[in-house]
Amino acid sequence: MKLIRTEDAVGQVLCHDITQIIKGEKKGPVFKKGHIIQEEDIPVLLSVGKDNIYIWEKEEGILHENEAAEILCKMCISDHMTRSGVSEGKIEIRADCDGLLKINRAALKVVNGFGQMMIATVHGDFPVQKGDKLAGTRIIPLVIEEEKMRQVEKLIGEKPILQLKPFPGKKAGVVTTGNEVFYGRIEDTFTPVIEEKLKEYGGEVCAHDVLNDDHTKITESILKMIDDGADMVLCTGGMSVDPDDKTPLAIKNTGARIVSYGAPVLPGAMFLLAYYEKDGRKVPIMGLPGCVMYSKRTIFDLILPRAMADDEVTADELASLGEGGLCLSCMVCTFPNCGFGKGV
Ligand SMILES: Nc1nc2c(c(=O)[nH]1)N[C@H]1C(S)=C(S)[C@@H](COP(=O)(O)OP(=O)(O)OC[C@H]3O[C@@H](n4cnc5c(N)ncnc54)[C@H](O)[C@@H]3O)O[C@H]1N2
Ligand code: MOO
Repeated sequence: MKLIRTEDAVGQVLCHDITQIIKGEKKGPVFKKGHIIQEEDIPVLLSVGKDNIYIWEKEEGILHENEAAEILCKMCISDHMTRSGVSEGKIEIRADCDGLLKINRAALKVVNGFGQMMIATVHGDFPVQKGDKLAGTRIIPLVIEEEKMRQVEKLIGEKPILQLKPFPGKKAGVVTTGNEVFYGRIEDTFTPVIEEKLKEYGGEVCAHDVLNDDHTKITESILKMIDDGADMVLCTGGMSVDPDDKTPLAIKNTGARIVSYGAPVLPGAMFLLAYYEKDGRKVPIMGLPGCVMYSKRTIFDLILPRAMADDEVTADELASLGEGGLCLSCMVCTFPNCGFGKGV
């Protein structure tokens, strides 16, 4: 790469895109990398403020920003994703299908902490839709030593920074508890909410029991649904502190491993997550507090997409939800494009 006066540049090869911004009209490359500069280009280049210009001189061991962007893109991309072409040293990656986005956060931090290069992504552990933008990547200087890129590649290892887990269409058993529903004193308005939320991720209800506050029956019902092939079991009612609230006990008595009863999320404090493990299956069982029926977005909206993509949730991850765990109940809900559930 060599710096020369623009007026002397006719016949030379541009080594990067030249961006033109005209307020309210356009922003984009007026000349592309690799363009051979013509006589008539000179006034245009001067009009975008380029009195001097870099022209391309390939040097051994030095990568142009476009070549370095290719390496960064390769570190990120995996199945079910499409990349853009490289423009002004940047490559964007989009989702090819609906799914749960996972981010290899340690690797992402290594790249971004290395210096002279960057990868920005949307938030991991959230659902994305086909066509959504997932990440953008570029180096900061115009050229970089190839050795640096290889060093970073080595540091992060083989696992790609982005992973998209498609939603295979799970079947959920629903156990509705509470004497008021069982004896027909009130209509069950909780199950339709669950059905709607499952549909967001291609899932459906495969079994539904309505039971009174008898914990042994609740335990039996959960176990039968799992035996019959439910991919997860969702229990409602009886999740808090009343004497008739037996659902946490009933879930515990299935023998499932309780990840947590309680979550640092509002709405959703009384949430319970457990995994029933048998014959190589790991079936999530959730106790959903009343707020899931009432509030637009709750802990359930943070955990359900993960269960729908077979992505196990740990106690540590639940405990980390506190920062960002407070839903502000905005007049116009923009979830997931807000701070709710973005704890780290
Ligand atoms: N003293 C305290 N009270 C409450 C606490 C607490 O910590 N201390 N926690 C509150 C929070 S947070 C929530 S959330 C709710 C949790 O309630 P539950 O999940 O135990 O729900 P229930 O008590 O069984 O019912 C609450 C409410 O919802 C109606 N309900 C329940 N299921 C259905 C259904 N399938 N269809 C229609 N309506 C349903 C039920 O009739 C009650 O009105 O507890 C707070 N209280
Ligand atoms: O568990 Mo309540 O779930 O916070 O509204």
